[in-house]
Amino acid sequence: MAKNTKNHLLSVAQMYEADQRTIESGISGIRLMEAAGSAIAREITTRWSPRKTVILCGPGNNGGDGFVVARLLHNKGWYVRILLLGERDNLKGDAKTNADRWPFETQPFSPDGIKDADLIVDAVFGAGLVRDVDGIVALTLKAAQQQNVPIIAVDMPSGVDGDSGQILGMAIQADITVTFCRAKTGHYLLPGRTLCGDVIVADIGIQDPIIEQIAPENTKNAPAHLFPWPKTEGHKFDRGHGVIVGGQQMTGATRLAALCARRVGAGLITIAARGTAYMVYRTCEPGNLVSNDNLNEILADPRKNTVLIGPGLGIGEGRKALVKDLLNTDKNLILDADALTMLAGHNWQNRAGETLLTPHEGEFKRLFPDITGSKLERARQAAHQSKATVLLKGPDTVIAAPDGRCTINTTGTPWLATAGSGDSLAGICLGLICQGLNSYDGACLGTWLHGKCAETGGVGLISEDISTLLPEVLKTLQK
Ligand SMILES: NC(=O)C1=CN([C@@H]2O[C@H](COP(=O)(O)OP(=O)(O)OC[C@H]3O[C@@H](n4cnc5c(N)ncnc54)[C@H](O)[C@@H]3O)[C@@H](O)[C@H]2O)[C@H](O)CC1
Ligand SMILES: [K+]
Repeated sequence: MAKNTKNHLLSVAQMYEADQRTIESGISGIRLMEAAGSAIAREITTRWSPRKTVILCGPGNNGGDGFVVARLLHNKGWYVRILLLGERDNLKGDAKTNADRWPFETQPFSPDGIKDADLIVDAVFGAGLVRDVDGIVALTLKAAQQQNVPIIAVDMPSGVDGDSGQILGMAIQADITVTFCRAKTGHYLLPGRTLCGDVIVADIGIQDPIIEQIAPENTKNAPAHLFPWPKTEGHKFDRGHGVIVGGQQMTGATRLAALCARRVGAGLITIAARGTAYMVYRTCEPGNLVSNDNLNEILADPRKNTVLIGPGLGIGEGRKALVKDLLNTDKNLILDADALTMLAGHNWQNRAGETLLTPHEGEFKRLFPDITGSKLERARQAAHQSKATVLLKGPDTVIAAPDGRCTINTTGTPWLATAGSGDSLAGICLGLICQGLNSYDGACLGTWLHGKCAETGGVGLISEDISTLLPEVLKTLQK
C-alpha cells in the first residue's frame, strides 16, 4: 500500500534528488519549471487582481520560474516588468529557455527598479542559495520590502536557507511562499517560518513513489491519529500508571504535570513526595495518588511503567543520585528541567526503558555543549548520542528519535512562553507514554496537543489553563 508521504519535509539535497529522479523518469526539467511557474501564477491570480508587477529573477532556476510567472501573468493581461540579476546571456538550461520565451527587455537589479511595483515576485534564490546575500541584491530586496506591497516568494524567501531556516546575510519577508512537491525543513524552522508568510505546497508532477524511495527522515508534526482512545472494555489499570517525582518546594510544577497527565487519559498518577511537600500534595487535587514511600518501593509495582522527574525538583547531590538511579531502572523515563541540568556531562548508555529528554535551548547547551548546527541537526545528533528521544523546545520545537527521524512542530502560540508551560508539556508526555506510546510518538503527540491547547485558549493563556483546555482539544480529534 502506498504510504502517506504528504507530511514529509525534504532537505534541499533531497529536493534536487526528487527533481533528478523525476527527470530520469521521463518528465523534463522544462515541464517541471512550467508547472512550478503555473502554480505561482495561479496562486497570485486567485488572490490579487491585475496590477503592476515586478518580478525579481535570479541567475539560476529560481529565476527561471520567475520568467514563467512573467509570461503567464502577461498572457492574462497583467503589466509585468523583470529585474534580472546578472547578464541575460549567462542564463543556462531551463532558465535560459524561459528567458528566451520572454519577448521583452529585462532591467538590472536596482532599488529604483522597484518604484512603481504594486506586487513583487521574489524569484532571486531558492534551493541554490549558497552564500550571504549582499551588495546590489540586498539593496534591491530592501527596497522591495520597503515598497509595502504583497511579496510572493518562489520556493523560499530569498536569503533563507532551505535546510536550516536561517538567514544568510539578509532575507526578504514574504506574504506567501509557493514551494514545490513537499515543504522543506527551512519553511518550518525559525526564522524561516516567519519569513515565508503562508506556505503553499504545489504539485508539479513529482510522483509519491519517488518521495517514498528518498525516504525523508524529517516530517511536519501531524500525530493526531496516535491518540490512545480509552477502550470500552478497559479499566484504569489498562490506561497506564505514571509516577512523578514531586518537587519539594516548587510543588506547582508537579501538580500541573499530574493534571495534564490525567487529562490525556493516564489511568493513575502517583506523586512520590517527602516531608512537607507530601502534605501539600495530599491536600490538593484529590484524583492524584500521593506516596511518601521510598521511590524504589513505589516503583516495585511493574504497572508503574513511566516516571517523570525534573519539574520543580531543584538541584543537589542527593537529587542527582536519584536521577542516576532512575536511569538504571527499566522504567520509561521523562527527564525535564532540573533533572536535565544535573545530567550535564553524563555518559549516555542504552537503557532498558524508553527515555525522553525535554530540554529548552539553555538546558540543551548544558547537556550537549559540543553539538552545533541547525536546531534540527542538533536535536538529531543529541538523540543519536544519548540514545534517547530529544524534544528540543521552542516556538519551533523539534523532536528527534535515536534512529534519525525528526519532526518539526507547528502548533502553539507565543502565550506558551509562561511559567509552568514546560511542566504541563512534560505531564502530557507522561500521560501518553504511560499508556503505551513509545517516547517519540508520545513526545510528538504531546507537543502537538500542548500547542493546540494554546491555540484554543488564545490570548491571556496561563499554564493552569492547559489541562483545562485538553478535553476541548481532544474532542476535535474524535471522529
Ligand atoms: N522540483 C523543483 O523543486 C523545481 C525547482 N525549480 C526551481 O529551481 C530552484 C533551484 O534552482 P538552482 O538553479 O539550483 O538555484 P537558485 O536559482 O536558487 O540559485 C542558484 C544561483 O544563484 C547563485 N547564488 C546563490 N547564492 C547567491 C548569493 N548569496 N549571492 C549571489 N548569487 C548567489 C548561484 O551561484 C547560482 O548561480 C528551486 O528553488 C526552484 O525555484 C525548477 O523550476 C524545477 C522544479
Ligand atoms: K525566492
